[in-house]
Amino acid sequence: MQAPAVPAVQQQQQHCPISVTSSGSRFTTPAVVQAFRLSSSCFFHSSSSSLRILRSRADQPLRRALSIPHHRIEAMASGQHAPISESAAWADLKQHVKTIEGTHLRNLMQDNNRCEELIKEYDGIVVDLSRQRVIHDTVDKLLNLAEEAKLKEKIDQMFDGVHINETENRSVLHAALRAPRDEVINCDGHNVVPAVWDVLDKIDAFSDQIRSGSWLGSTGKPLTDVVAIGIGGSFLGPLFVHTAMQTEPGCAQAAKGRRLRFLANVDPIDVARALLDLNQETTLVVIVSKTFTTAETMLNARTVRTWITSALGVEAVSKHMVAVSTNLKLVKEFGIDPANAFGFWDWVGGRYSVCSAVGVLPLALQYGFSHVKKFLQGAWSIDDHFRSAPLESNLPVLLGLMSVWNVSFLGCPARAILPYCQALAKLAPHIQQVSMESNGKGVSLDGVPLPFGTGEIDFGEPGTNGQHSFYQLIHQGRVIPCDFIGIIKSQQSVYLKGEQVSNHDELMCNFFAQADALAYGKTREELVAEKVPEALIPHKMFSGNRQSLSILLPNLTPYTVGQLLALYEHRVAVQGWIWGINSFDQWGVELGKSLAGKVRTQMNAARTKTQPLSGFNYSTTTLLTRYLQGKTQLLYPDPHDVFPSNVLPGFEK
Ligand SMILES: O=P(O)(O)OC[C@H]1O[C@H](O)[C@H](O)[C@@H](O)[C@@H]1O
Repeated sequence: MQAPAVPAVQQQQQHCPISVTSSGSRFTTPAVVQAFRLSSSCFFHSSSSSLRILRSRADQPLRRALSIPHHRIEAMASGQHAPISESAAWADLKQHVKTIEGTHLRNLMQDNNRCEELIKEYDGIVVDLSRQRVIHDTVDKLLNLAEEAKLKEKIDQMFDGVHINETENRSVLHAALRAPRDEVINCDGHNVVPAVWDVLDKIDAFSDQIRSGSWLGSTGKPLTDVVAIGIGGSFLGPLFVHTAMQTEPGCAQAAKGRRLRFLANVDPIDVARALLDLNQETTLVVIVSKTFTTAETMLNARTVRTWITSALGVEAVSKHMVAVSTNLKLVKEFGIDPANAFGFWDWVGGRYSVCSAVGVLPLALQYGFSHVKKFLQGAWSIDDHFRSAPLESNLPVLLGLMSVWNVSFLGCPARAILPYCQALAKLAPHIQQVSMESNGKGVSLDGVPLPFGTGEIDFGEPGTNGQHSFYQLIHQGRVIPCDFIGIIKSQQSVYLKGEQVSNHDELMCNFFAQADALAYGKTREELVAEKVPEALIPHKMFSGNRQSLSILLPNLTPYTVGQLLALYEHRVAVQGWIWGINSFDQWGVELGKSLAGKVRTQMNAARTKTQPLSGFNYSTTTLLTRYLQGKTQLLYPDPHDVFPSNVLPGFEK
């Protein structure tokens, strides 16, 4: 690692003749210099007398000369942190972009030492960063930025249970959900690990009862099907892991004869889809909601409760419905016996909750607890690495820094997540929430608008499907940094006699080819040598120099799925810490929810009392009116509950 760069303020100080610029000021130069020094760290202290000096009007010429804008002085006075973009490390990276713009991956890839340095490995996972647009210096400079952002301290604070989710005054301890029994992780002075294991033990016992048939439905039948009702973080993570485990031979064997469905959308079509072919007598419903107030989940929960009780009676709820929540009071009010509730804690963010009962319960019901335990162990392997490995060999840290480099310096706000594995089909949708809900913020931790954009636009599909869809844009259109994820040993093997390679090898040929196609591109000279007609040459050229990274996993088991999950979770946190934002709140989802509430009130009034709409703009009024006039809508109040099976074609009994 290089020596840390000289902070910008000190550089300025060296070039700035303080005694001259402060002439006319009645304040002493050392005090001003001290204030200036303070501004080289991220922290500004209102108690500093030098700040008082700088805030006074008398020193305006000095402020100008030292390039400290008035709003920064005011921010310093109110104890706010300077945005990272004002640091010397950031400026140094901005400057460094010019150097990188003079390079091409085609050439960088020829430097074997560089490539070797950029291929990292931990606990069976290989992360190849050699196709990032970086050289040795870039990594050093990014590590300087990490130091400037106090990244190591932030990681420690997270594991120490500090309330780093400041706007909600909460710790961020999803790592504790996968900690071994003997680990000590404190939150507000208490070790939370024993409580985590109490719930895990309860899930172990309960899932075993259901799977073994010692817990039966209200009519004495075994419960072979599970419908997990939840949305957002109470859905995407469990769906991702379920999809990844479904085809793993050991898990598939363990799940024989069982079905796990998810019901997320409040769309009645999703209700119909989730309940298709299910029989109330053999169905267990798991309501998953951290808050137990989410409108969509609660309406779906009431819908499915009615589906159960209309067939089996109200008493059946105790045998057929259980809940996962932090809000056990509301669970009870809903009519679920607290004994059948599985808790978790406010220090688990919704999008980070798959390792709590949110994911563990449905997955243990489907696959048995022993498989899910391995998933937790895999995640913990990365947690432990993340908290203890030096930053320069810390996989989530390096991944996060590469993303910051791409987003904030190379101007690439999107990222494609491209697993060459169908079992990882739900990775991108899950990471979309983890990343975009965490880092799509406009203000710093202090609430100050940021002078740069944060977050990434995440999307993705498994390869090779994506190749036949959106890769055109990635190769010749916009520059989208790609994450290629490959598996060495597939969950399934097919090899047909006479074929050149096995089916999985065929898939992986594409994994290896795509990364190089993006990096190298294709030149005019190559096309001329291939005798491509002149008119077609511009169309067939590939600029190359398009960055990607490759993650190679030894196999796709519950353990490596856990590793992959934690790798992305921590990577996202690293990005947020560098940008200086709160990656653990999500206020941006509130406005739409409350406006939907207003529409709901008027929708009801219009439907039941034919009251006219009021208070909406022209556009909304027009569309709402058109919607309300639609002939296909149900009229209500309806004398009885209506189920999808009665209204949707194809679901009639
Ligand atoms: O688990 P719940 O409390 O029902 O919340 C479900 C989801 O809803 C919210 O809108 C949040 O944006 C998500 O982070 C959360 O995962």
